[in-house]
Amino acid sequence: MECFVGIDLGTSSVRAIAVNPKGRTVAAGQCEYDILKPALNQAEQDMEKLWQAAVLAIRQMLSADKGLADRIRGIGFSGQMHGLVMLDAEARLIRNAIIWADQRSGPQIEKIYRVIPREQFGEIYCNKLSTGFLLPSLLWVREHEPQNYEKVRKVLLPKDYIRYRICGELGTDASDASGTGMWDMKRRDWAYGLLEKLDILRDMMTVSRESYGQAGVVTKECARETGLRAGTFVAYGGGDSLMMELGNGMIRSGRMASTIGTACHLTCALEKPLYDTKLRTNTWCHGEEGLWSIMGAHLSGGVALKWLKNQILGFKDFNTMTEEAEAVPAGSEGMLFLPYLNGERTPHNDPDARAVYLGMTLKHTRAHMIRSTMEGIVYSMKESYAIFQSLGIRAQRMIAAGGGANSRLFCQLQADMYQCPIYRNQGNEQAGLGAAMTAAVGCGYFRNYEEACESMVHLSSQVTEPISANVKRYEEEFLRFKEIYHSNKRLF
Ligand SMILES: Nc1ncnc2c1ncn2[C@@H]1O[C@H](COP(=O)(O)OP(=O)(O)O)[C@@H](O)[C@H]1O
Ligand SMILES: O=C(CO)[C@@H](O)[C@H](O)COP(=O)(O)O
Repeated sequence: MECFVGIDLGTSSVRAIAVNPKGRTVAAGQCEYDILKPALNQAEQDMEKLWQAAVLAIRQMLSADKGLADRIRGIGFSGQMHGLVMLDAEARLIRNAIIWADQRSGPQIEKIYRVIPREQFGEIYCNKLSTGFLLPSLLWVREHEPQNYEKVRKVLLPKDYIRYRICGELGTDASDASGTGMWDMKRRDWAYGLLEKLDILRDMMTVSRESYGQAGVVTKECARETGLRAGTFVAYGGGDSLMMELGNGMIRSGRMASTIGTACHLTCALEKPLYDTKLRTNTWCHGEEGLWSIMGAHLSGGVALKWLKNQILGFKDFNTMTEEAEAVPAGSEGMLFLPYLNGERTPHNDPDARAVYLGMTLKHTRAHMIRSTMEGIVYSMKESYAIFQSLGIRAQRMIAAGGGANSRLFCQLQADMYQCPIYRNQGNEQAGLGAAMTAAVGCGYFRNYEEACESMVHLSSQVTEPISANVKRYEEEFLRFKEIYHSNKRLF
C-alpha cells in the first residue's frame, strides 16, 4: 500500500514514520540527541548533527519495511519551533542553531520594544516576544557576533534546514514562520514593516507557503545518503504543535490538546486570529489555511521529568520511575514543584524564573519527588487552561499528546486537574502523523485535511476519567502552586 512519511524534528530526538492512508504506522525510525548549553542561559543545537540524526532515523525506517522507498508518495515535516538557523552565501551553516529554549536575548527584546512599542508590535504579531524566538536571537547575533551576522544570507527554522537537505530548496511555512517574531499573523506573511524598522534585510527571509504546499522533490544526493527515492514529493510541513493538531484531527475549534514533550503546550484551533490581550498565551497560524491556533507554552515540561530521571535520580526508564510515584497520594503529601528549570513563557514570560521544590519534610521520599515533579508540570498547564477558559475557549474533547501521553500517571493527572476525560490517539506520533498528512494532501491523494483526518486520525477507545477525590485535592493545591512564583519572583 502507498505511504506518506512524516519527519518530526523534536528537541530531544528526530522521528521518521511511514503511515498508510488509513493512518497506520508501517515503519518508524528514531535518533536521539541533546541540547547544548554553552552557558547557563543558552541552548543550542548543531544542525549538521541533527541532519545526520535525521538520516539515521530515515534509514532505520526504510530498513524496517523492504521496498518502502518506492511506495512513499510524499514526505512532510514537523519541527521544534522558533529556533534560528543561519546560512551563508553558499547555503552553509554559519554557527549552531540558537533554539527555542535559549534565554540570552532578553535585552534584545527590550531594544525591539524601544523601536516598536509593545502594543503596536502585539497588534501585528498577536504575541509577546519571548527569548528563543528567531528575531531576538538574530539581533543577539548582530550585536555579539558581528562577524557571523555579516555572513548571513538566509535565516531558517530548524526543520526547514532538514527539508533543505532533502529537496535542495529553501523555504518555510506559515505555521512555523508565525513563531519567529517577525510575522503578520492576520495577513499570514512576513511583517516587512517591522523588519524595515529593525534594519533587517527582507532578503534574509525565505519564501513562505502553507504546510501542504510543494517545496520540491527528493534530490539525487539525498537519495544516495538516505535511501529515499529521488523525485519523491516533498511538502513544507509545519511547526510541531501545529502538526500535532492536524495529527489529532484538530481542524476546527472544539478539540484541545495537552502535549507533554520536552516543552509542554495546551493548544486549540481557532477560526479567527484571537489572542490574549494580556499576551500571556501565544497565537500561531494553524497548518490549515484560514485557521489559527492558541497555545499556552510551558518551557520546562517533560524535560523536567527527564532531568529528574537522568541528572538527579538515575533511573533507566520513565515507566519504572513513574510506577513508584503512583503509590504516593494525590498532592504528594504537601510537596510541590514549580517546574521553571528553563524560565517560563505562559503566563509569566520570564526567562529568569527558576524551579523550586516546596514543602519537603523528613517523611518525603524520592517517590514523592517524582510525583510532585509530574504534578508541577501539569499544574503549569492548568494555568493555561484557566486562561483559555477566561477567553471563552472550551474543549469538547481533551487529547493527551507528546511523549507524556505514554504515561498512565500523566494522563490521570491531566484528567484530575482539567476535570475532564482525557482521550488519546491510537498512534503515539501525532506530530509526525500531521506532517505525513501535509504530504498526503499536498500530493493530491486527499482533497483536503477534512478527508485526510477522516481516514488517518483515530482516537483510542481507552479514556482516562477524573477521580473526584483527587480533583478536590488538586483544586486546593493549585492555589498554593500559583503562589510559589509570585512569592519567589524577587529571589529569582
Ligand atoms: N513512559 C513515559 N512516562 C512518563 N513520561 C514520559 C514517558 N515517555 C515519554 N515521557 C515524557 O515525554 C518527554 C519526551 O517527549 P517527546 O514528545 O518525545 O519530546 P520531543 O518532541 O521534544 O523530542 C520526556 O522528556 C518525558 O517527560
Ligand atoms: O516553544 C515551543 C512551541 O512554542 C516548543 O514547543 C518547541 O516547538 C519544541 O517542542 P518539543 O520539542 O518540546 O515538542
